[in-house]
Amino acid sequence: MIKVALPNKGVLFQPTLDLLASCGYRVGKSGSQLSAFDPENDVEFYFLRPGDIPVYVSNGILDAGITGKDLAAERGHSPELLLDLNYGDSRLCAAVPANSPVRTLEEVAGLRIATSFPNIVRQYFHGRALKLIELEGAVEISVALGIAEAVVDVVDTGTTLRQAGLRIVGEPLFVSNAALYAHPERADHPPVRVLRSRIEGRLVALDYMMVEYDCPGTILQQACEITPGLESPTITQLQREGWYSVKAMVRRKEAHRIMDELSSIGCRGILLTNIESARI
Ligand SMILES: Nc1ncnc2c1ncn2[C@@H]1O[C@H](COP(=O)(O)OP(=O)(O)OP(=O)(O)O)[C@@H](O)[C@H]1O
Ligand SMILES: O=P(O)(O)OC[C@H]1O[C@H](OP(=O)(O)OP(=O)(O)O)[C@H](O)[C@@H]1O
Ligand SMILES: [Mg+2]
Repeated sequence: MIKVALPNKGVLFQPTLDLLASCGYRVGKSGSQLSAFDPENDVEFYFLRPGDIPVYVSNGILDAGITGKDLAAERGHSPELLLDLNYGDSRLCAAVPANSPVRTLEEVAGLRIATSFPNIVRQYFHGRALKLIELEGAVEISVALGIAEAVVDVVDTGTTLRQAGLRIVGEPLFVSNAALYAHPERADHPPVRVLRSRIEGRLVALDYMMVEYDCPGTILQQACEITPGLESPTITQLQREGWYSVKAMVRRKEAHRIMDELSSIGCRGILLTNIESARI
């Protein structure tokens, strides 16, 4: 059995449950439930604060976990990063009042800065002497309340900062996304490898689609150059003399252009389907 930590709430909670369910894990959380056992996969899931997950995994209390990369960096615990996930994207940015004359991060470093990520801020400014006000959350209101002159906070759409009358200054101090982590000594443990490959298979599947179509032998070579697949397209002979059926994986973002091209050269019955998971 392996023990896996999952975010117990917030923006990472539901996408993480959805991802695991799409990988065949049976995991759900009701109320203040702190753990759930998946007998079919022999995994015990623990629902923890996103910021605490790196602590449990890097200490080996839990074998693996999913949380934000900024939270792992902030806590200074370095569990092994196994996989970047396709959600939880955010940037840790500095911001000042919209009417402030401050235009650079160098200038921000001289201000009183409110943040929930003091370690990342200190690392970014290479240990320079800073006036940091460490807050748990709702950091954006700290300037209006007068405890700080600038903030460094998580930005997704930028709505919170704008609503607080703040303007981003300079480049992000950290760029984050959700990630799968494991204790270094457990990363190659078979059930952890299965967890990683199932998630990887799902992420690959989301990047690709399956295209199937019929075409006459006279344009088969031309059509297969449009849909070369990963290894090679699957070609089967149709009952109709001189016609073939072709099946190949195509990148999701190129799928509709490929369909247009196949149609324009004379292919017929062109079908596009999603892929649940893939091992390539
Ligand atoms: N719009 C967003 N708001 C908050 N966090 C986000 C957002 N988008 C992505 N994230 C990422 O999600 C993680 C934080 O999740 P969340 O804010 O839900 O946890 P938390 O801050 O510990 O909980 P809470 O906000 O309830 O105190 C971080 O890795 C952060 O970078
Ligand atoms: O750029 P936006 O799309 O507005 O999202 C970013 C905001 O969301 C997060 O707040 P959260 O809900 O996590 O509350 P918290 O600040 O208390 O953590 C983050 O701390 C920002 O305040
Ligand atoms: Mg938060």
